Amino acid sequence: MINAPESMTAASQELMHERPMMKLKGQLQRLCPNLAPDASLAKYTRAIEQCRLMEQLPATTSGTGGKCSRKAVKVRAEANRLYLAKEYEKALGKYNESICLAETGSEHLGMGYANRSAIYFEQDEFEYALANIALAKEHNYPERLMPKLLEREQQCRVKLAEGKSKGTVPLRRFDLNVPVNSKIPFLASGIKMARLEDFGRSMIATKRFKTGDVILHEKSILASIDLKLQFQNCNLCSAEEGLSLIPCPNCATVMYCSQECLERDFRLVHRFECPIAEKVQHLSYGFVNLGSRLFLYGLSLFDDDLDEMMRYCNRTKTGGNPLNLDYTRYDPLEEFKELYNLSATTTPTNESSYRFFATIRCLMYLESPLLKTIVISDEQKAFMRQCVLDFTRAASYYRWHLTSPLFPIQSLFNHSCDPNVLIVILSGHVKLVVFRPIRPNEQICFSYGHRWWDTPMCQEPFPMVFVCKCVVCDPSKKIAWLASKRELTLAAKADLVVVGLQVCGSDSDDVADLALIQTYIERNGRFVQAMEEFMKLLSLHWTLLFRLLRQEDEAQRRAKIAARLAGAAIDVVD
Ligand SMILES: C[S@@+](CC[C@H](N)C(=O)[O-])C[C@H]1O[C@@H](n2cnc3c(N)ncnc32)[C@H](O)[C@@H]1O
Repeated sequence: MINAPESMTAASQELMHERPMMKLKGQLQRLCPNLAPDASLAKYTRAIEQCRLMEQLPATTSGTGGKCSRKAVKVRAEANRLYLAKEYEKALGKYNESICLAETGSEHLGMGYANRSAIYFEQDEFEYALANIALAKEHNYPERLMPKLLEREQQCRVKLAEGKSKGTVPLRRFDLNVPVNSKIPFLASGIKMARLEDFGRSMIATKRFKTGDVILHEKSILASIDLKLQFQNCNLCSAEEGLSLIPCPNCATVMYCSQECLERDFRLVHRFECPIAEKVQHLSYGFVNLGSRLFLYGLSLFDDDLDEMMRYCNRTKTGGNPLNLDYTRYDPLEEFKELYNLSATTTPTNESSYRFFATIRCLMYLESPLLKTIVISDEQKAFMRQCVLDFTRAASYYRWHLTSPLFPIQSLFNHSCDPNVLIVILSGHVKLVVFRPIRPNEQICFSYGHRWWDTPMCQEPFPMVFVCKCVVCDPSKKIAWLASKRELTLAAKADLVVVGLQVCGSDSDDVADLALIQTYIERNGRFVQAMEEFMKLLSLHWTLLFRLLRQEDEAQRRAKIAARLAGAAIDVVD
């Protein structure tokens, strides 16, 4: 899948079935066969307690949060083996795990960073190598090994001086390049929200957009990092930062792309999770984590005043319209209220899972010493369960992506198999780039998985959690969709051949090719019949856009590190 490497493929969904969470659910079904799928949350709670499922969760290793330098050394040895076998990606994952396990203040933290710098050196990522060397020095890297580290540092500087950096300048920048919404400066103006029967909240263009317009650049506010990704993605913003993750200083289960994300997550959510980190980790399950994390996030924004939160939440939901927010005066509580106001719909077949997930995660969180002092009465517990259930349903809306990053504005865009924008999520940010011309009153959609021009054409259904009502999938719309298409003119067909030859030529470069393709699609993009050359061009457009957006992100990240290193010569990457 080109557009979203982390998106939920059928294979990754299958993997989820092996999670402890699903095993516990299976156990409950066997032990309580009469528990109705839509039984109340109070009944689910009693059933889970009677079956003593909570006793199967790992014990909390009080005080250490699972940190253990002995284990860190063992995992680092595994990583070293992988490093010697040149299996760098796997080695990185293991070094990260070892960094997370190392006791704060021990030399093993520094050694983990130093070893990580060796990987970057091998991969010609000299800026990252230097950043990790700085981290190693900052975190008790032993003096006895220092000469080796200093030698690597020197080699990195030489390589950079010789111009061997992989690049700190994007080949092409994808900044917002259209007039922006006066209250939401990271969204293009000329986009409104409407509620459509088939899709719920939808984003509609009120003016023309042209191919290549960048219409959204938003930062995520929260994510749901599954067990398998804890040493690859930032626990707060979801950034895939295997290159520079730093660990929570108190537990061995989560990592962050920056000190800022670490502190923000601790203030808003992780302070509740950290003391019971092993249990939280055990019950980690894809998008589901987001449901309960959103409850904790909201509670923090209400300054831990649960009664105040209940007063706000115990009213009829408005449906939620984040486009009413004024981001020029950003207020996370107001943003949270709009998120809360969404009444997410889910298929009845999923209801028993959502109820189970919400209940068991509430029981787990109520073992958190801090939460125990806030959620006390039965009424408060019932509110928490309902709130977590509502948010778990809402979280299913973001489930098309493996880390379910939450972008309040981006989450209003629906899926289409004939998308008119491309979505790219990198470094905890999302960008939407217009893929083909958009006319006023047209819905703006990206693809959650596949596109009509993928080969074989839409054969393998994407594991959607909803019945797709897009123009390609809904039979009642498909006829009109096909009828609206015309054949390419003879001139357009001739141009297509010329474009094809140019972009496949040996002297082609990505930026020039993209410009050529975008000009062609801007002119002919509304002709979408299944003509092989045309479909290939659409695929190529998708691939090129994605590749250039990734290159932009990587270059900017390197540039940021280089700037930091030049300024302070220490500190972490953000
Ligand atoms: C990220 S949300 C998009 C905004 C959503 N419509 C809302 O009201 O908040 C994803 C959810 O929107 C709905 N949706 C998105 N694309 C759809 C499509 N092609 N057909 C039917 N429902 C769709 C599904 O309920 C899906 O779980």
